[in-house]
Amino acid sequence: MSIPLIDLSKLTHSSDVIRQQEIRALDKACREIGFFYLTNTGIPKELMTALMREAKRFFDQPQDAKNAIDITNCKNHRGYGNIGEEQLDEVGHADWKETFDMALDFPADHPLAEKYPTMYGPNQNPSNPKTVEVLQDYYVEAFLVAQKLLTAMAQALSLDDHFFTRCFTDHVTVLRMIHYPPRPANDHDNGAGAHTDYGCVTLLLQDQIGGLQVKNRQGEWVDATPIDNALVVNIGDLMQRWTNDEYVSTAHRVRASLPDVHRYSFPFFVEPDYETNVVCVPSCATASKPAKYEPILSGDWIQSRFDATYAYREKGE
Ligand SMILES: O=C(O)CCC(=O)C(=O)O
Ligand SMILES: [Fe+2]
Repeated sequence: MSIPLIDLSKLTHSSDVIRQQEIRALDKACREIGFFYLTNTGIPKELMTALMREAKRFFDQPQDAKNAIDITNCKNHRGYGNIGEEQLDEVGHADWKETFDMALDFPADHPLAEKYPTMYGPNQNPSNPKTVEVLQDYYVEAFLVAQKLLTAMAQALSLDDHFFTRCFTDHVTVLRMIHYPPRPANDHDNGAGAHTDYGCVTLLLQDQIGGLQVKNRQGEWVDATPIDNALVVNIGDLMQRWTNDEYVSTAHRVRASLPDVHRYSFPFFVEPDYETNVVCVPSCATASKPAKYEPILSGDWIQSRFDATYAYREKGE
């Protein structure tokens, strides 16, 4: 298996021939692999560089400064996650990584925050205003990419253009910064344990270190080698369910960094409004392959997956 390249500028091209051809390539990648590189995203290079710089600055702070916005301080899963707080691999070890999560900011007394306090609410921001500004700018740019991609996926699935994007009014899309520190010698090398992502699609910006691996159909781990300026995109479980398993959510993992090597990556987890009713998309059910899954609210699905991953939530804190 090799991970294909999809060109976002072609997915939105004014020439029907070029656009249709790229949409077919996208469709094939989503059905057969669930992973692809996305090139020509339109995200300014300087913004990617700035995000890398701010991530280093954030994670380099003293532990106390990071703990001040610890993810366990709030119900809605925002802020800093220390090493050991997340275990993606359900049978292995906790991940060697520290994280920071942000999403759309809703005041605590917003009706959605009151109804779904584990999903909506305020962010816990880093203290440096420049870091916050860069995170917000990147969030806006990455969301534009997500909207174009979801439109192309709707076209690939013979749906109306807005089929997916209309579900993103009060969406719970998360921008995460991850720092994989060098792992201790003689310890396990789970940077991020094997897992599938929960949501619709994930757009990943990674530095040049490498370590991300994707499981192919033969069960072998294939390196998703970094490509400069390209994002790595993968289908999540919600999109697999929505498409009646036509689009596949593929397992992946990150090998922990070697001594002295720090890796930084930035997944953007594209997740619709909590109350999106996820019902099999019409073009994915046929007489011989009827809808396999019951309708479910997007937020209920994502919540159930979170609960399995974060120990502190299972304890009901
Ligand atoms: O850091 C990476 O390259 C991937 C991280 C990942 O798969 C995740 O956070 O879901
Ligand atoms: Fe992932």
